[in-house]
Amino acid sequence: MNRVLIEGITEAYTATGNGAVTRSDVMLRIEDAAILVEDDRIARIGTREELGRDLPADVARVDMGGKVAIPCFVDPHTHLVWGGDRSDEFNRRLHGAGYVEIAAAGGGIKSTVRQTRAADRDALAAKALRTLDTMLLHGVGTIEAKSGYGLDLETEIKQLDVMDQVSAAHPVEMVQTFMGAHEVPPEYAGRPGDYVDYLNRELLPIVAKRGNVPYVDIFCEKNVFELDDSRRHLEAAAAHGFKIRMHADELHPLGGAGLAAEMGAVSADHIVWASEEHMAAMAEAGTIATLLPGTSFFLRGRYADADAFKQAGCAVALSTDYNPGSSHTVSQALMMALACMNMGMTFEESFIGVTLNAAAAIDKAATHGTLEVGKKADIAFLDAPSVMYLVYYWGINHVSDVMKDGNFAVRDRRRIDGTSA
Ligand SMILES: N=CN[C@@H](CCC(=O)O)C(=O)O
Ligand SMILES: [Zn+2]
Repeated sequence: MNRVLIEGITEAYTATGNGAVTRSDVMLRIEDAAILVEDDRIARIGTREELGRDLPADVARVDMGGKVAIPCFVDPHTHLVWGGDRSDEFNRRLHGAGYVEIAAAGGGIKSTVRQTRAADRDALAAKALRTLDTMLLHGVGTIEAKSGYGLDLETEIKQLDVMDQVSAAHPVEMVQTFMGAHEVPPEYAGRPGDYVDYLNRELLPIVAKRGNVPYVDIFCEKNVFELDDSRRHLEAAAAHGFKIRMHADELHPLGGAGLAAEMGAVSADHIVWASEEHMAAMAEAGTIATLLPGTSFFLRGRYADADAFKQAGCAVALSTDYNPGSSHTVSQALMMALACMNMGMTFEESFIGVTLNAAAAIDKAATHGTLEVGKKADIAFLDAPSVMYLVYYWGINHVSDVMKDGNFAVRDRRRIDGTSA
């Protein structure tokens, strides 16, 4: 067994618990802390003095030299794999063009679909690996990643294959989602129902057979997949054993949040325009509200009403929505800052949103998202005077070291191969 005692931690800060929480009185702060790691798990956590007693003889020691320890961030909504970029389109938006207007003219998601179809597998993998490195350097240990820039059998499978490939080669842990229903492809222009038939008939059975894609997601939106088509696709997905997540009520109040509750979705995401009735239905169904403040920021749009979700009794998670068009960032610390300043969340609520509740939004709260005995040794270290600097000194990457599965994968802001403690 590999045993490492991590010392020199000015404070360890974490939520506590094994499932999504709707209140923020679950925080634990330990000053002058130490953490004993055994293989890939946290074996003990407490003050340096407490952990100094009765230590196993074979323990190695690592002195962090005065850092803050937090659980690695979990990012429960990313579009990891795509080709090209949309920096030109971004500049057009700065000159006044609208996101919906660009999409209607064949840009937006459709532009990334063209670039992803044209890209070869190795190029997509190399780009995704660079992104995973950037995520890790920003303290992210686990992500959800979606397909959805292929919209045909060949390219959707190519995206899932790339996820398999990079996941096997990189410490950031990944759960996969099939999102063939991210947009209506040009081949089915104006016929979303026919495309849903195609997905249900041809793609769902093939993706289900892969055995490592637990979720199906859909962009339930006006003029994309409206409620009836969404329900038909999600019911077919559920019949194949997939769990459900949704892009819902992002741009219009269509009622996607209500459908998410009806389907027992694990998570409904965006939900900027969700009604109070549907928030209550989500709370009743245990559907997590995954809010994406980076998308509101980048599209200069309305922010989701975090307080209303809280009043309704919904657990709230936060995510970057990393993608080339509507939120091109991997920083969960920045999502905390945006949520605190623009959505009225407290520091504690935002911290829970990017750790424990984010883990719950991908069914991993029992093992991820907190620094507690028995949980994964996924620890991010901040070179900062206190954990508050995550938001208080915003726009800065304070993460200097990252331990993933009990191995250091980042030391002094550099990626390392991960075997040394
Ligand atoms: N809303 C739909 N899908 C993405 C946007 C993807 C894109 O613009 O490429 C989202 O979650 O924001
Ligand atoms: Zn998204």
